[in-house]
Amino acid sequence: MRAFTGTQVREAERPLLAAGQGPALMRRAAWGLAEHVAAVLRARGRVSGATVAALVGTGNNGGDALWALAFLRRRGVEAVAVPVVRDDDGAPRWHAEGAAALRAAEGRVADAVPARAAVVVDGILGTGARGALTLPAAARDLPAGAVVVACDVPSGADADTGGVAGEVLAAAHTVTFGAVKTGLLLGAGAAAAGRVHLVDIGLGPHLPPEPRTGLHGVDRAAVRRLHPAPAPDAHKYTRGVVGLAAGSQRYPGAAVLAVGGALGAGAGMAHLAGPAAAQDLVLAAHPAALASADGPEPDRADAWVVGPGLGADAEARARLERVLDAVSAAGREPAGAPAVVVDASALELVTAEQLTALAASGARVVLTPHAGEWARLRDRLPVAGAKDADAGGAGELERLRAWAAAHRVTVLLKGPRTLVAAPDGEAWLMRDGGPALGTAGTGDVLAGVLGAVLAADRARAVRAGGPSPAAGRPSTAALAAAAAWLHARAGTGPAAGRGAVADALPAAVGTVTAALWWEDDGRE
Ligand SMILES: NC(=O)C1=CN([C@@H]2O[C@H](COP(=O)(O)OP(=O)(O)OC[C@H]3O[C@@H](n4cnc5c(N)ncnc54)[C@H](OP(=O)(O)O)[C@@H]3O)[C@@H](O)[C@H]2O)[C@@H](O)CC1
Ligand SMILES: Nc1ncnc2c1ncn2[C@@H]1O[C@H](COP(=O)(O)OP(=O)(O)O)[C@@H](O)[C@H]1O
Repeated sequence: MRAFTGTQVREAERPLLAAGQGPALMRRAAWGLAEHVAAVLRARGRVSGATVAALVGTGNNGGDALWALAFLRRRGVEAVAVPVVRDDDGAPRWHAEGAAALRAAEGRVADAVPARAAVVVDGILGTGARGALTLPAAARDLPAGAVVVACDVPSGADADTGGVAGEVLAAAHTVTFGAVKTGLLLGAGAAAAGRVHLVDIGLGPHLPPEPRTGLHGVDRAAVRRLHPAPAPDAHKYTRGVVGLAAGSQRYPGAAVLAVGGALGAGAGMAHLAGPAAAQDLVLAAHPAALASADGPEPDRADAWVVGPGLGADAEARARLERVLDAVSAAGREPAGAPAVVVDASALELVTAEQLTALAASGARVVLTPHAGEWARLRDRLPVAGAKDADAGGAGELERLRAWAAAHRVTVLLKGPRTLVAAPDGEAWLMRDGGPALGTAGTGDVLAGVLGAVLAADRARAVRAGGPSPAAGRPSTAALAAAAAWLHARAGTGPAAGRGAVADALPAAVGTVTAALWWEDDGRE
């Protein structure tokens, strides 16, 4: 799944409108909307005989709603159109053909939504909205039991950014046309949209193809491609070796969680580089792991994870430097640089110069901040254009893109939903998971999972003859999104029932990974 801004969808529509296909597009959209409304009615007991009201604005969004009412009328629904703008003479200001279709189908016009309405269609504003909306009176007093179904976009939400400048009409469902709009997935727009349903109106060939546009969604089928089962003749080195500079005398547990995440996601080998206390704990929890002061030999690591539980002292800084030096040095070898995950403490320590050196080494680099770490990163390593966007919407996505581009690294922003942005603008949204993951230590597991996914990719590439990010290799952002999905799925399974979710998470990651790899259950 890819989402596009409302602006991109309008661009895609342009040639079709110029070719006179506007009315056909509108009827396709309205048919899809009517189908979804009928499904809601059916779930509530009856279609024929039920009442559906639509709040109808002045533009094409209102036109869609009027046509949908006309289609529903033919299925025995009582269809009531409520114009939200009237001219001075009292005539509704709305889409003329849509209104004619409603009249022909014997729909009614009223000034308010009847109390018996089972569904209210929001056709006030769609992608043509400009600036703040003040909700019309008829939208304020809706019957308590009525289900609100938004036409294309919830009125008041920006289809590009998900921002809400004024008021918004919250919906239980949004039926959107041509492509999922980014504003339905981000920020306040996502909250107002409810469940999003896409109606294909034939825009596909006209939507922009480049990865830098739009927002990719990650699902099981994508993760299967991005993190495939090991080949039948795989061995520990061809499955990928993960080095982890994690844990400290003070925070040894983070090393256990990160190593567990790497093993759970199927690393051929996970090798801790850490102090004695962390080594002991890691080996006690994961006998399959390796643990030493320095971690894997420099030419052995396919990916490094640096940061979980590292702390903020001089020793932490030195450990970060050692990893980054090893990565940069490996970048000069034929096998190329291992990937690096910069997480937790390392996000507070890493410098702009170090990021530049990493980018120059050709390594895949992923930074994994949560919201607080992200705010501090932006303050510490500021970037023009990445500062003043509104948080929580696509503004946040643009800010992430600008920062990733300036520092030439991929950034995975953790939270209730995970956003990934690459330097070339490619972006992914991962919406699985839930609040069960919101306890200490789950991020450490994610860092390990990410290390394993990146290591497996590099090991496959080395085996195939060269690690350079050649054509055919997945993008770093896609791999990061795949890791976030594995982690989120693990956190919504039985592990979510545990109080200490992070402790149970590595094994749950293992279960999800095994199901992905070895169970051909047709759940594509
Ligand atoms: N193009 C196509 O063929 C297809 C389009 N499709 C559908 O069309 C929708 C886009 O339609 P659209 O471009 O007519 O804009 P739309 O969202 O109805 O609103 C514009 C009107 O609202 C008003 N208005 C604006 N801001 C406002 C505010 N803050 N507060 C109050 N009023 C405000 C503004 O009125 P004005 O102020 O200019 O008089 C303007 O007239 C799209 O979402 C999809 O549903 C589908 O059928 C597929 C085919
Ligand atoms: N409400 C939520 N819904 C979905 N995922 C969540 C939620 N809260 C936290 N997460 C996920 O849990 C992880 C928490 O990571 P982080 O904040 O780094 O924790 P820690 O540093 O304690 O390990 C992230 O992957 C984040 O996306």
